[in-house]
Amino acid sequence: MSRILIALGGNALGNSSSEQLQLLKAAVVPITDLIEKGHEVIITHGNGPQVGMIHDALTSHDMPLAECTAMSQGYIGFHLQNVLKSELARRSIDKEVVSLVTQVVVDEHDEAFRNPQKPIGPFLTLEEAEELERRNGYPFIEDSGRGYRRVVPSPEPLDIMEKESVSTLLDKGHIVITGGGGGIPVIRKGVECVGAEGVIDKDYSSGKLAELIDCDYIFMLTGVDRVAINFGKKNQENLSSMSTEEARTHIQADQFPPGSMLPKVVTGIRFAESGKNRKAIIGSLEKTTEALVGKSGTIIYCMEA
Ligand SMILES: Nc1ncnc2c1ncn2[C@@H]1O[C@H](COP(=O)(O)OP(=O)(O)O)[C@@H](O)[C@H]1O
Ligand SMILES: NC(=O)OP(=O)(O)O
Repeated sequence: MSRILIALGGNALGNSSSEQLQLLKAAVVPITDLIEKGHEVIITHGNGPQVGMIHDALTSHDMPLAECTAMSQGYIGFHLQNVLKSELARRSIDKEVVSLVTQVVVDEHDEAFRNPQKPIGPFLTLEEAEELERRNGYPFIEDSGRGYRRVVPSPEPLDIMEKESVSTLLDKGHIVITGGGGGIPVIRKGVECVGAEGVIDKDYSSGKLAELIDCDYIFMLTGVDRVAINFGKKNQENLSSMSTEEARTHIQADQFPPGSMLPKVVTGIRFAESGKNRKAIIGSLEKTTEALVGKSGTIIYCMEA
């Protein structure tokens, strides 16, 4: 039995509430397969499109981004918790599923606060993005060839405040949904923690959590079966595995765009090097069970670990 953290990418969530519910019904099937095999499962998820939607909808209420991430954790956590519990019941597996509002400590002096780079919200045309910038002052970037998106600060996750609660729930045999949307960024001010104006990358915080709660595997599930070099080109090569050294070489050769594959590969390197026998797998949701036995996905491992 392994302790596995599953980070769900945007393709598992869709673009509307009804689409999200439908997609998650399918997403929980391979996750339940892992639970049925006896693995301990922790689920994290993204929130880029959803946190942008919530923030836009609440513009006139001046709602801070930290509160918007908290709302996205509740909204996505509810759907995930609901459909996973039903899938477990269908298979007569008696387990509790719980979503945890999760705060992640960041540094108030993190450079990211002066340099917003995390894309959130929908993909826009250049004209739409320029209009949004004029109206609300939001900066935007071109996101990995997929369109223009608003960008917000994305500080590095330093600690997960609720890590002990996650471990306790796992030890009790419960399935935990946590660190949604990268977690709510908070800054320590003496004994208090206050919400920070940013959105943490869910792959980075998932990796941090996986380290802290001593996972064996982190699965980063996304829209492709494997990480590739020369992605989208005629000479594309899909990788079934890479050592952390090889992954660093590919990063130096600019093989992974910062807005999409780079955070996953960096997380894979950090996690694989953080302890003995820790492995990261990047692959598609549908092939999760094959990935666990090396038949799909890209496994990132550390030679020395
Ligand atoms: N070198 C690469 N190998 C595989 N996929 C890549 C690569 N570079 C970019 N991609 C794209 O990055 C996507 C994953 O990033 P993204 O969609 O932002 O993640 P998430 O699923 O977490 O939302 C893949 O589905 C693929 O389209
Ligand atoms: N918070 C976060 O990283 O969300 P996405 O994965 O949807 O970008």
